Amino acid sequence: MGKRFTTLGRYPSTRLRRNRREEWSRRLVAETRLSVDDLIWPVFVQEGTNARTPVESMPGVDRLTVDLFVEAAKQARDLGIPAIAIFPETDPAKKTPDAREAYNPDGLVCRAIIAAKKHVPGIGVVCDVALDPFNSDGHDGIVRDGYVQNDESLEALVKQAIVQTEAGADIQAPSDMMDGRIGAIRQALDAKGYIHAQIMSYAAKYASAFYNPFRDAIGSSGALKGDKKTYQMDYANSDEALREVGLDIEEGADMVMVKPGLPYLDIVRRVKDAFGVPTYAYQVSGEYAMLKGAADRGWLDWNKVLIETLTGFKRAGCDGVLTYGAVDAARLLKAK
Ligand SMILES: NCC(=O)CCC(=O)O
Ligand SMILES: [Mg+2]
Repeated sequence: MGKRFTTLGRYPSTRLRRNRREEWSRRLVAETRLSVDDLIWPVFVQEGTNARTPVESMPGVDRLTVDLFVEAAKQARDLGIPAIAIFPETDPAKKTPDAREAYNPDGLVCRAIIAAKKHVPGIGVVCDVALDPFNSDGHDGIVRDGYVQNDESLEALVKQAIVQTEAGADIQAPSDMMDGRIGAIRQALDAKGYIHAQIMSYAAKYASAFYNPFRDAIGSSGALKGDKKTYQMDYANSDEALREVGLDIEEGADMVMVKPGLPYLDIVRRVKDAFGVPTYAYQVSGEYAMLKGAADRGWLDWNKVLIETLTGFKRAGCDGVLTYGAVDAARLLKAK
């Protein structure tokens, strides 16, 4: 961005194919490097022991009981993946309008955090802060009078961030898009002395049709009434993303995220250029499904499109990517 091309050169003295001719030369001029250090692996958890349930719309992805989640975390750590992100499937009987299961210190998420921290020290644990897995309305906030209430939702989100921090989670990642939640969570964490708790804000999260497989994975698609357009962003907007990100940084976010990923790389680039803070993108469930589903039919080469898309995120300005392909990518990068 902002580079001025004053010496473009001219054919035939200038031939851009010279630098591309040999593999060693292509390596020498490569601008972007993807590394295992750039990966965050989102993992789905479920109740029970020693069981995994395939997520039908995400071929190759399973929901795991906490004991198997610990094994997965070990595998991620051994591959050098810096962090995992936990997403729970909640028993429908525990879903209520006030989403109180979100801040149950004995709930599935807290048990997964405690187990990971005990058995897999050294891997970062990221936790979602949002009410949709726990809410009988399937919304990220509390619904009253047919509307997702902002300030009322903040109270529940703050409680959720606190119990997850107390269980040992390193990074709170609010994905709810309520106004003011980063400030409310930061204040509450500080007031309790959790000054080292990191916040990765889903700052520019768009109301997207690419989330459907995720809702199958956590079992919230049946519950969801309506859509999320009154709190998630309109995909027509880009300046608004900068306002969202700027506010979250001022309210105390340590890292910011753009979501979904591939159709929003222009937003990543603008955010990185405007703020220069640690910036992430989420290669979401629908993006995974679209690539993996095509690869499973033999229409795409999974390994190649995975590395190409992740490198594209980095080229656009990401410091890291949340991807369901993290383990595959880590293996491929290791083998290189
Ligand atoms: N709060 C986390 C998500 O909504 C994930 C979406 C996806 O992977 O589709
Ligand atoms: Mg916001």
